[in-house]
Amino acid sequence: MNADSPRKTLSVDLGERSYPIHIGPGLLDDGSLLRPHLAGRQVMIVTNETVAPLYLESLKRGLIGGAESDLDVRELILPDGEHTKTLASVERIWDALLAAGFNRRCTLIALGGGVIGDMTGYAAACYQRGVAFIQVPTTLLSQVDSSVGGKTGVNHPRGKNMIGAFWQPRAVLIDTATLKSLPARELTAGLAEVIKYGLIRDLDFLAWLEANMAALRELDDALLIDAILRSCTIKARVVVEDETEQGVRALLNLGHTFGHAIEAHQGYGNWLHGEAVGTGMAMAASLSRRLGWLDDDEVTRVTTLLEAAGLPLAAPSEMDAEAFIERMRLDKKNLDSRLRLVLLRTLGDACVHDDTPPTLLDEFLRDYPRT
Ligand SMILES: NC(=O)c1ccc[n+]([C@@H]2O[C@H](COP(=O)([O-])OP(=O)(O)OC[C@H]3O[C@@H](n4cnc5c(N)ncnc54)[C@H](O)[C@@H]3O)[C@@H](O)[C@H]2O)c1
Ligand SMILES: O=C(O)C(=O)C[C@@H](O)[C@H](O)[C@H](O)COP(=O)(O)O
Ligand SMILES: [Zn+2]
Repeated sequence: MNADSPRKTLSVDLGERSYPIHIGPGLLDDGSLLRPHLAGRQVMIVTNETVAPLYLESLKRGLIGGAESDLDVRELILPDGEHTKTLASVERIWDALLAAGFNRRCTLIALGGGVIGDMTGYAAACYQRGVAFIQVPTTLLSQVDSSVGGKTGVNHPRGKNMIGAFWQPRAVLIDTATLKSLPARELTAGLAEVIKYGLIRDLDFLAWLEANMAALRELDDALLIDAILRSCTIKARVVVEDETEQGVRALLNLGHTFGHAIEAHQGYGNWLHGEAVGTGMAMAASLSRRLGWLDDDEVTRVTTLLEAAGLPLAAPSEMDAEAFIERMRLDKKNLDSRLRLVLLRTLGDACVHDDTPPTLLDEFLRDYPRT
């Protein structure tokens, strides 16, 4: 591969469990990138009813390659939507594996967005106490975030991602051409997680995003590949530092304490994950201002960039301060009765903070703008 090739590969370095992230246009039907990571001949592709008609055949063609292939490739097509990210859907994956007679050397391939990736990874983590899986993410959000790092799981009506496991994929294959069919609203949702990386760790990346947001939304190929590469590089570094979120990995949760509260409160329906995280990051910036950490200009930089990406800033009108607090009490980051929030000491430098005075938080939640 020459240096100018649009194809890039980086590695998540976890010793014996290290894996590559391949990024570039048209990778989906390049079976040579996937076949080395299969555990055996049994392969189950898990996808959904929206993605299957677009990309399933191409992935299968690449995997099977010539007529001489001895792979046993099956597929499971699930319904679409965040509300389907449940244990019942994961049971359907286990049923399909058992019905196919798949053994411990099978490989699951997640073809789709973060919902399919999180559920397939969790199914793999538990099936016969753990089998191989590969991520083939097809949304911007899943390409820059959910396919990397091994957080797998499902939602509970009371709280987001409450049931799950850390289970790393064997490889991540990011075909950037799949973004051409992604609805604009989903692209915007993915941009929230991209902006997150700039805010928590990389001020240069934040400035780059400010300069290039319009072109990214126009699907400029080279810029998108750059944004995905930079995002995956930051995420991979954080995951390598702290795979199971004992410390620094919690920073990847910027905006998520508020965001997950919004998603759970509205029943995993109207708001997309990225939209809730976008609003959650605006809320985190505003609370950081109240604590005297950010100044007004810095908060304006955050909100201007989120707006330029097309993300909502206002919290849902049906959520009052009590509703936020009640939902946030269930957040997985909390270790005792105090709420642990990811806030911004300055732009490009996030921290976990469990010392926000309850009255200040309450006032902040009452005052924060609503839709
Ligand atoms: N595991 C992690 O580290 C992690 C990180 C971030 C988010 N998540 C989870 O990821 C989920 C959100 O992921 P998402 O934003 O990808 O949502 P999603 O999986 O629901 O996909 C969004 C929509 O786009 C459709 N779609 C997917 N690819 C497409 C394509 N190429 N063309 C057209 N349509 C396409 C899907 O069918 C769906 O309707 C949430 O459940 C969130 O909690 C997990
Ligand atoms: O990989 C991580 O770590 C993240 O926190 C990434 C988040 O963008 C993602 O939404 C993740 O699923 C949140 O995890 P949770 O543990 O807060 O449920
Ligand atoms: Zn997220």
